[in-house]
Amino acid sequence: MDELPLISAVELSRFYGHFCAVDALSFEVKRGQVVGFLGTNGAGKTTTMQMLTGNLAPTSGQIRLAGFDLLDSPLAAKSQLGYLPEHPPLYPECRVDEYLRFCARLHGLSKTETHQAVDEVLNTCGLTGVYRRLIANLSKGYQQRVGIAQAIVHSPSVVVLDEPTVGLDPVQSHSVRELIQKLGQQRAVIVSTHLLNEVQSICTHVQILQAGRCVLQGALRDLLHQPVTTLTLGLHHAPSLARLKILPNVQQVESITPNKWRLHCSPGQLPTDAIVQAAAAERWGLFELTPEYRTLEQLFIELTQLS
Ligand SMILES: Nc1ncnc2c1ncn2[C@@H]1O[C@H](COP(=O)(O)OP(=O)(O)OP(=O)(O)O)[C@@H](O)[C@H]1O
Repeated sequence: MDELPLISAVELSRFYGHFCAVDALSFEVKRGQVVGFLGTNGAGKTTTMQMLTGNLAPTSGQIRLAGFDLLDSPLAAKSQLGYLPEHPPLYPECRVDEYLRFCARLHGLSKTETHQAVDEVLNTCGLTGVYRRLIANLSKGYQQRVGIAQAIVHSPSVVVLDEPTVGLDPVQSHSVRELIQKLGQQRAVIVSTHLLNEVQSICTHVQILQAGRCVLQGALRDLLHQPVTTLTLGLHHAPSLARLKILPNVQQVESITPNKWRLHCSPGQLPTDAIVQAAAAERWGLFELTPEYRTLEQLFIELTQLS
């Protein structure tokens, strides 16, 4: 049976005065999905995340977290929510375990539950080696892990992370991304970021906002693996351009380097067999024949420049 969404936003809008920052946005996130929130500056990502986390009232629309309406049942809805703001609310003078115990108690966990929850979260977030350190003395990467740990110490089913890898070095970013992927296995996760490669490496789904509206949403797998119409061809002993142009279903030939071409083909009819046969028969020295999938960057630029 199809599981109910853990995050559901219906016709969500937010006006600042007469200016519409978020315009009738609807989407759902299910358990096991990590959704990358993308958009150019001012697209409405922060406004949407603030509404989802109960920090900003929508002008209209409905938000449900794990089935609880955020407006009608705010306590029940928020008990299901973990939030890492762009600037994590850390107390630098606290030790890691003290701070996490404090956060767990704020979420209403009993002393016994707190003890177990902190142990678990230290383990999940790779903090067992630093649990007695002062937060102020941790590296930025470890501080970010503590920020994620405070967001999940009460075992929420929904996690919202605002630019979680900003300011981290590549090694720290990598380990925080691995952690987010792990979180996504059991929860519904939304990650806002400007890093498209980050979305490609950790997200299952993407949502692109432009001027407050959603211009694209869906599973990354489906969006990036649509029927391919372009082939990259590498030949050591290339024939004439005219010969390449008369390959079946080839509409246009573009030169990339002296030995490489991009063949634009009719949709759904890639002439790979014909190329391999011709290359063998006419000794073209074929060294590359690759279908070109669209990258998220191409898709993002197409969509955000169109609107
Ligand atoms: N408090 C406010 N008062 C008036 N306008 C606002 C307010 N907050 C945001 N805006 C406007 O709403 C629009 C959306 O802003 P928002 O911060 O949600 O975008 P964003 O996608 O998060 O951008 P960025 O990537 O730059 O953080 C912008 O045009 C912004 O100037």
